[in-house]
Amino acid sequence: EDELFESNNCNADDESHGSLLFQYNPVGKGVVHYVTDEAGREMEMVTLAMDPPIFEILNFLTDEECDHVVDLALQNGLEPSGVVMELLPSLSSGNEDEIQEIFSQLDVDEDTFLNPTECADGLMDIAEDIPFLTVDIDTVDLLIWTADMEKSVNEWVKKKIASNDTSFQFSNTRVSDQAWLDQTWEEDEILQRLHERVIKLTQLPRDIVISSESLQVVRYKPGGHYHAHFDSCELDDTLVCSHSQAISLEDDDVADENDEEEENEEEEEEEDDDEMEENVSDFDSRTSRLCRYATVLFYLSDVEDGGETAFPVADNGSFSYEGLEEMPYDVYDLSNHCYDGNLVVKPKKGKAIFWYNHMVNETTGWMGDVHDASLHGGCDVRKGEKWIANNWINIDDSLKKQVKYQEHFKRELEIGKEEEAKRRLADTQEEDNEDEHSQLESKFPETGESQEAEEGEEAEEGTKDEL
Ligand SMILES: O=C(O)CCC(=O)C(=O)O
Ligand SMILES: [Fe+2]
Repeated sequence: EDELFESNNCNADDESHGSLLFQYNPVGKGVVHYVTDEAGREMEMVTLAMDPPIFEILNFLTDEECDHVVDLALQNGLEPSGVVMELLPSLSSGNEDEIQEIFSQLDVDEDTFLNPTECADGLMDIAEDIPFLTVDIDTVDLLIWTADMEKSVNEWVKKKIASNDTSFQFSNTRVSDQAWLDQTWEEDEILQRLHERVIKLTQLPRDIVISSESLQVVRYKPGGHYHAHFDSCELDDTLVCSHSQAISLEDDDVADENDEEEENEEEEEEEDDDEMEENVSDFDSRTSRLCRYATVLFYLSDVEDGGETAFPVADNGSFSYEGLEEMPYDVYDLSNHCYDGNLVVKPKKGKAIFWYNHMVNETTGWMGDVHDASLHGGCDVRKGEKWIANNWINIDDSLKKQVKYQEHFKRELEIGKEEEAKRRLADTQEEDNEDEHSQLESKFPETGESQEAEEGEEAEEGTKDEL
């Protein structure tokens, strides 16, 4: 940090004192901070907004790095992003009776399964009550959100989009495809290098950055967009952070075990194990929330026309989430109001923008409330393709849990590395043996590679479950 402030045109008072969590304190729009990257090169970080602090770094990535990340995403395969569902209060309450009632209303033919028509009709009914309605496959938000329903809605959404139905305004909050790239397990020099660069940029502890969720690569085609949203969730004691969920469950486990009568111990332990597995692998918005302190967004391509990132209420001092209704227009709707907001960032290959979704709590010096003005999204791509990557930085607002999670992550990493090393050794020995005993030399490297790819995928899935 000292080094950082020595070489820039801001003074060291920028930084909040007594804070355990670094956050740049911007001094003015257009003000430049100079930050050195992992190779000691100087990067120019321009302040785009004060509230929340938003910064832009041109040439954060080289063209080769951008292309490489896109290639990796294509190799891994992209999937429809799905969309974020703004819930009816009754659904988010998790009240089983109310949810059951809504489900029964939707399930017109009473076969306990929602077909596309039932979904469509049902969603349209619900949509009348809320400004936008969509569903995020990654952060599944509905209790009644079964795999069947998810599939039905996605088919329905796709059809609607394909038919250019203008009455269709609700379920297209997010229209894009995405892939997750694990920067920790993936033996990829460029991904690792980008991680190091993000550490230098954000000045956040290495352990926090590396134990955050995987890099999310997103592709938008013409018409693709992501209406305004928040990347993180409000602090809430009753919901655990999804990234550090494994630790919270471990905690519960320990507490439960201590409470148990000795005679029941074995039985109960078994139950706890089942419960834990179930919870860790299924992100459940009734019990967990996203805790994303900061977002570093990479633009991996130029866009011929459109595709800006909009922050409709950045630096709007008077904006508060509660006052949303009073806004003169629908700030969420970036298809129609991309340019009506306060900050619009044009995509440019290699550029990165970086902002804080949370403030630092002045008393604790740790993660504080969500910046209401961090509302943002991606405007319609009009021509060409838009590629971005989200490098989210996850922090638990309980410092204790975050520290515990990082320890857990490191242990897992060590185990993973050990297993990887063992497997590699075994592979090499196997290859050596084969080479000695076979004439078909050219075949074996191929076999080795495809095996590795498969196992890599498994490992990645395992990690994602935990996150
Ligand atoms: O596409 C953009 O410019 C913004 C994307 C975004 O906000 C997100 O993926 O969370
Ligand atoms: Fe976002």
